[in-house]
Amino acid sequence: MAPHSLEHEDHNRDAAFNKVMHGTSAQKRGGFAAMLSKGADGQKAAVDEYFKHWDNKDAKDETPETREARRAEYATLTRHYYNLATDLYEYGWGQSFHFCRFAFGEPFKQAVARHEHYLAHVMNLKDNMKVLDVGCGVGGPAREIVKFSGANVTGLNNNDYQIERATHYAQKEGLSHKLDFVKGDFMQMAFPENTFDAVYAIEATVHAPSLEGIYSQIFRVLKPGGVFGVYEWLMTDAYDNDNPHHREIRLGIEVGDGISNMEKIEVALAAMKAAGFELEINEDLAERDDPYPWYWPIAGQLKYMSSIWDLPTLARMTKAGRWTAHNFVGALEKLGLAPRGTQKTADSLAVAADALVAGGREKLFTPMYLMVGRKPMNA
Ligand SMILES: CC(C)=CCC[C@@H](C)[C@H]1CC[C@H]2C3=C(CC[C@]12C)[C@@]1(C)CC[C@H](O)C[C@@H]1CC3
Repeated sequence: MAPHSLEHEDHNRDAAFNKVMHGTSAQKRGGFAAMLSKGADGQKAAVDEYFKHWDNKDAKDETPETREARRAEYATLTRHYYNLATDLYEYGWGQSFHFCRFAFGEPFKQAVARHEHYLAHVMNLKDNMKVLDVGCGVGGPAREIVKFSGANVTGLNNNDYQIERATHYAQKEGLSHKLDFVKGDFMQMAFPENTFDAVYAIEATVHAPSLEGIYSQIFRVLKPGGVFGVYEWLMTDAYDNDNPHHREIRLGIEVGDGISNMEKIEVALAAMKAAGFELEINEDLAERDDPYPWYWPIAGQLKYMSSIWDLPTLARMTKAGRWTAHNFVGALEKLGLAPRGTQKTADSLAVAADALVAGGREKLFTPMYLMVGRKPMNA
């Protein structure tokens, strides 16, 4: 694929936009309360900017140019996606924006945390190591990895609202001395080379317009001998881009998850190599022999629920929960209590959920392709 150009960064513009759309809602207690406190003009601008890339662009008519247009605006597309989706994620999932494996009898939050611990474990993260979290969301995984490993973590994020939320939670949990959050585009990191002992990315680098580009940035900021661990979202070897049904699944995942260009496993492996990493681990964890599949919560398979305390969260992910959210936020929009575009965003997430489940069931997609790579000592 041809090398892509990077978007111009403008932190003042983004901070001003954040004020207009989110105001002080980052201080609200839960995702739902925050969702009701947005500025209407900001929300409208985010909806227009995000959906212009997807509306009336079906999988069957897809051209390399449509995909290229999204890649060219990867940073704006992703930033606005999270301007719109963050509160719904927190409301319907929690503060760790990723999937996980499930063991028998394992409560939801425990399984999510175990997935984070596992990455820290295979990377051998230790007390006081200087670690970068690329695409840190609202900091759920970073807080857990600080507690698990004792490392000092910097979260990098392109979305001001998520940084505000992450900072708020870190303060609340008394973790600010071990955790900080920095605004920036991961394709053009401002950190000097050889800064970090370790870098991890949990279901975030899929937002990059080029995997080789983002892995090369990570390689640059890692110290020689440093380790990079990633759970990557990828289409599997079974995915055939000439198959319209496969394409529809990939596009459904992209539109509902703010992804400009999702790649296949072979592309990610080649990108790690091209960036300069010595690959120590590569494994699709979705292929492990687990009792329940990673997608069961969004497939609404409540029979797999192991703790009744999970019911309030899990119920929001089911088709019925999504239907309720659709109608409820629709009514709030009509009453002027929720900003316009809230329902459209919720519907787009529902499309994502169905596409993710189809991709998982048909083994065309994995959200947990684990790669661990090392920067050579002589690099
Ligand atoms: C986008 C990337 C790279 C990672 C995020 C993975 C997941 C945390 C999200 C993927 C689809 C999301 C949906 C929801 C929460 C967060 C995800 C599971 C909802 C359950 C939120 C509540 C809505 O009413 C339904 C959503 C379905 C999709």
